[in-house]
Amino acid sequence: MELRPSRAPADSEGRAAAYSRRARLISEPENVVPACEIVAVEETEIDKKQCDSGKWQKMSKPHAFTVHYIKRARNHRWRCSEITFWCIDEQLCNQWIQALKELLDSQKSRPKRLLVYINPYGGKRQGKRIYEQKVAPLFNLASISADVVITEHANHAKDNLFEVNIYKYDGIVCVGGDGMFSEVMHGLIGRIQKDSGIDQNNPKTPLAQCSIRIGIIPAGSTDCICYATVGIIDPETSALHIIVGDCQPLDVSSIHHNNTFLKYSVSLLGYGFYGDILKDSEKKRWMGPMRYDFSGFKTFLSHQYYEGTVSFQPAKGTVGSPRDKESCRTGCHICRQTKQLEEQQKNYGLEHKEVEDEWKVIKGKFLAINAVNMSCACPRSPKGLSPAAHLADGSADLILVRKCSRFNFLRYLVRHTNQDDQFDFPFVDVYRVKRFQFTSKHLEDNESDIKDVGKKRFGQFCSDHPACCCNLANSTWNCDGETLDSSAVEVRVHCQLVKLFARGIEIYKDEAAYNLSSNELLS
Ligand SMILES: CCCCCCCCCCCCC/C=C/[C@@H](O)[C@H](COP(=O)(O)O)NC(=O)CCCCCCCCCCCCCCC
Ligand SMILES: Nc1ncnc2c1ncn2[C@@H]1O[C@H](COP(=O)(O)OP(=O)(O)O)[C@@H](O)[C@H]1O
Ligand SMILES: [Ca+2]
Repeated sequence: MELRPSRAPADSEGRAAAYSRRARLISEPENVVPACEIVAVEETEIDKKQCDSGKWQKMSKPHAFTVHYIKRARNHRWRCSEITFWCIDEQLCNQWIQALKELLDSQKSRPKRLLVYINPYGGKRQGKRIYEQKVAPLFNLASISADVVITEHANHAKDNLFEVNIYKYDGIVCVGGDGMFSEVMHGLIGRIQKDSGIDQNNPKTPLAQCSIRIGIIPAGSTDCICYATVGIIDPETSALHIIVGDCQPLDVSSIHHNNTFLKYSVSLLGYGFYGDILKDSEKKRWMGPMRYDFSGFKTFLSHQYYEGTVSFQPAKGTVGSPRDKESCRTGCHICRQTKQLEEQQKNYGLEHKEVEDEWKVIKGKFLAINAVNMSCACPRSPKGLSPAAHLADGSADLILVRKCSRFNFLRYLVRHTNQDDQFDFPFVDVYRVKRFQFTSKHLEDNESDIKDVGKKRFGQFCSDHPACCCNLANSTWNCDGETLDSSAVEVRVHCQLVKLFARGIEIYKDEAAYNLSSNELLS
C-alpha cells in the first residue's frame, strides 16, 4: 500500500483535501512512500504563524498531520524525513491519522519492545551519547519502548541475558562494536540453547535457532558486522532498520576443542596476522580505534608465520564460490537457494551426510588463517576480506595465506583496499567450507610424543634444534574481536542461526544516484 501526497485542490466537498506544505514533493510524482517505510504518523500542532502564512490563510481552521518516513541518501545512508499534510476538515484529518496508524500497527515485523545494552567504553567511548542523541529520539517517535542497560564490565550483557525474561522483548539491541555484538550474541544463543535443553559442548548437536532479532547501533572500532549487513556505519540508519523491523538471517560458526564449546563467530575468525594484531591491540585500548593501525603495522613488521595443519570439508551444497564477482546483497538469491537446498536435504533425512563428505588436509606455514562468515567489509576495506562471502548461505570462506615475503604480503593487504583480486596470488588459497579444523604444529608434536616432557615446555623455538629457527610459536585466534587461546579448534557453520535487524546491502539501479525513492531499488 502506498501513500501519495494528493495534488487535488482544497475540496469544497471535503474529500481528499490533503496537502503537502512542500510543493516540490507534491510536484514529483515518483515521490512515493511505501507504508513499510513510514516511521511514524502524528497530528501536527499548528501555530498561528504557520496558519497566517501561504495558501493556508484561506482555510478557516486548518488541521494537519505529519508523516515521518525514510529517505535514502548517499552510500546506503537512511535519514528520517517528514512531510506534513494539511486539511480543512478535522474529521477527514483524523481519519487519515487513524488509517495510517492502523496500517503501521498491522506490520507485525516491527518491534514494540526492545532490550538495549550500551557499552560505554567501545570505540571512541561515544556509545551512551550516540544512543541518547541519535537513537532514543527515533525509538520514541516510533513508539518503541526500550529497557536500557549501560554495561559496567565485560560480560555484563551476556550474563544479564541468562537472567532476564528475554521473551517479552521483540529484539535485543547492542550499542558498541563487533566485540559487543559478539557478547550479546553469545548471551542470546546460549540462553536459547539452555532453554531448549541443548548442550553447546557437543559440536555435532544442531543448535536451536534464535527468533529474537539483534540490532546493532555501531559505536565500536571496526563495526564490520554492521557495515557488511547495512552498508554503512551510521547509528541513525541502523536505528531506522530496527524501527521498520528488517530481518537478515546470519550464519554463525561454533568453535570447539575436545568436545568443549569455546565460542561463536560471525565475522572474522583469524589465526596468525589478525590474532596477533588483536592481542597486541588489547594493551592499547586507550588509543581507541587507531590501536588496530598501530598494532597492524607492528604485526606486519614482525612477519611471524605459524606452522600447522588445516583440514576442511568443502561446502558442496552451496551455490556460489569465493571467487565469484557477485557479492551478497539484499534478497540474495544465493543465500535463498542454499537455504532451500538445506531444507530439501533435511526433508530427505540427508543432514548427517557430512560424515561421509571428504576432508581436504593442508599442512604448511601460514602468515594468516582467516575464516569469514561474511565479507567483513568495513571502512578500512570496503570490499572486505572475502568480497563474495555470503551472510546466510550456511558456509564460511577459509582463506589461507602461506608464508611469503614481506613485500608480497603487503601486496596482498593492499588489494583489500582496491579493485584487484586479493586471492590472485600463488601463496593465497580460498575455499568455501562448512567445517574445518586447525591444529598447530606445536600441539601435533606434543601429541605425537607426549612422553617427551621437554617439548611440552618449549618456548618460541623448537627445543630440538635451537639454532634452526623452525618456528613453533603459537598465535591466538581473533574471534570477532575477542581473543581465543587455543592452538586446536574445530569449527562448523550453523546456517542462519541468528537474525539481525538489517536487510543486507541494498542495490541501487544507479549506484551514483543517491536521492532515491524506494521504487528505484532493485529487489
Ligand atoms: C596497507 C594497508 C592495508 C590495509 C589492509 C586492511 C585490511 C582490513 C581488513 C579488516 C577486516 C576486519 C575484520 C573484522 C574484525 C572485527 O570483528 C574485529 C573487532 O571489531 P571491533 O573492534 O569493532 O569490536 N576487528 C579487528 O580484529 C581489527 C582488525 C583490524 C585490522 C587492521 C589491519 C591494519 C593493517 C595495517 C597493515 C599495515 C602495513 C603497512 C606497511 C607499510
Ligand atoms: N562496561 C564495560 N567495561 C569494559 N568492557 C566492556 C564493557 N561493556 C562491554 N565490554 C567489553 O568491551 C569489549 C569491546 O567492546 P566493543 O563495543 O566491541 O568495542 P571496540 O570495537 O572498541 O572493541 C567487548 O568484548 C565487551 O565484552
Ligand atoms: Ca556465510
